[in-house]
Amino acid sequence: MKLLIKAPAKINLTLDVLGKRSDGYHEVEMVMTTIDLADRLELNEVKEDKIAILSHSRYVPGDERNLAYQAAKLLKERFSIRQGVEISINKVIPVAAGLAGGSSDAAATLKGLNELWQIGLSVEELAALGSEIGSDVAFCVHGGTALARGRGEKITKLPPPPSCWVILAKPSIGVSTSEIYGNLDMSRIQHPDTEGMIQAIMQKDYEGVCQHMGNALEGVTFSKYPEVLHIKKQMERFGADSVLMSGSGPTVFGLVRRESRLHRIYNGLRGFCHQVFAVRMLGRS
Ligand SMILES: C[C@@](CO)(OP(=O)(O)O)[C@H](O)COP(=O)(O)OP(=O)(O)OC[C@H]1O[C@@H](n2ccc(N)nc2=O)[C@H](O)[C@@H]1O
Ligand SMILES: Nc1ncnc2c1ncn2[C@@H]1O[C@H](COP(=O)(O)OP(=O)(O)O)[C@@H](O)[C@H]1O
Repeated sequence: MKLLIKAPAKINLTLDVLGKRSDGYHEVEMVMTTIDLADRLELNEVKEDKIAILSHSRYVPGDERNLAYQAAKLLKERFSIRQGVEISINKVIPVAAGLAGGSSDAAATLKGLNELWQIGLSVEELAALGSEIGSDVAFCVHGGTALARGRGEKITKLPPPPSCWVILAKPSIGVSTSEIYGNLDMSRIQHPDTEGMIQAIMQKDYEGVCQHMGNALEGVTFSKYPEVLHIKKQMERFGADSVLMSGSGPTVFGLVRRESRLHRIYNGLRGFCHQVFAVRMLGRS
């Protein structure tokens, strides 16, 4: 049997860091939502007791470092599965970009193999397993829009944000999440208004969503990679309604409602930026 499954990227509408924990992680509060930019995974059952990763992208690890591999291994070990699986990853989401591409591949693998191997886990159980792989995997299992707390694994579902376009621009650099968290100075953080964002989403208030976007990691990434700040300024200048860096970066996204403006911003960014996408928010899981 084989199964095809989509693994969508996420953006952070807010990202707040509340403190450093004794386990080396940071306590965070983030409003995240999935967007229509997705990797495509094909899961093929094989008789041999093995996990194989296939991908045309040179940025995708083909071994146990791959988060999809780790997801399959976790299920195999936890539920004593003897069958194997071949996982083909058609990579569309830029890698190491702040868009949770690897985490989403892991989440899709958990969900797909849960079906293929008829394990019968609930979404909550899959999310709990996912959080053993990485902080963003639990959110990716749920998808849609949510508040993520703890180190990212405590999920409270939210309604979809008001509909709009999302333009994403990724410079040619990749960013290490642990390096960005590692360089964070807690005394200099600019905290976003998470509650204000949640209220704006609840009230379907597009201007409120735009006003309350904020990311406590922007300062660290901007000072290390000034080209990320440059892209943010350009996107603002081209007329996006609100612009923010996603996750630890370097991808910058802008929200836009008017389609005429969307084309202008897209074409303007294409002139100097490595990868540019215009997609819709998915909003719901
Ligand atoms: C910043 C965020 C925002 O959504 O995303 P990305 O930029 O990676 O997309 C996440 O917090 C990233 O989640 P994820 O990429 O899954 O992180 P993990 O693999 O669990 O952790 C990588 C490293 O980041 C640091 N880390 C991660 C999460 C957290 N709450 N505190 C941390 O300090 C730790 O140094 C950890 O070793
Ligand atoms: N399936 C995967 N797709 C992309 N990257 C992966 C995958 N599995 C492991 N990785 C590794 O995870 C790291 C972070 O990648 P990614 O999830 O794309 O970024 P981010 O955490 O910034 O959203 C990369 O260094 C990459 O080598």
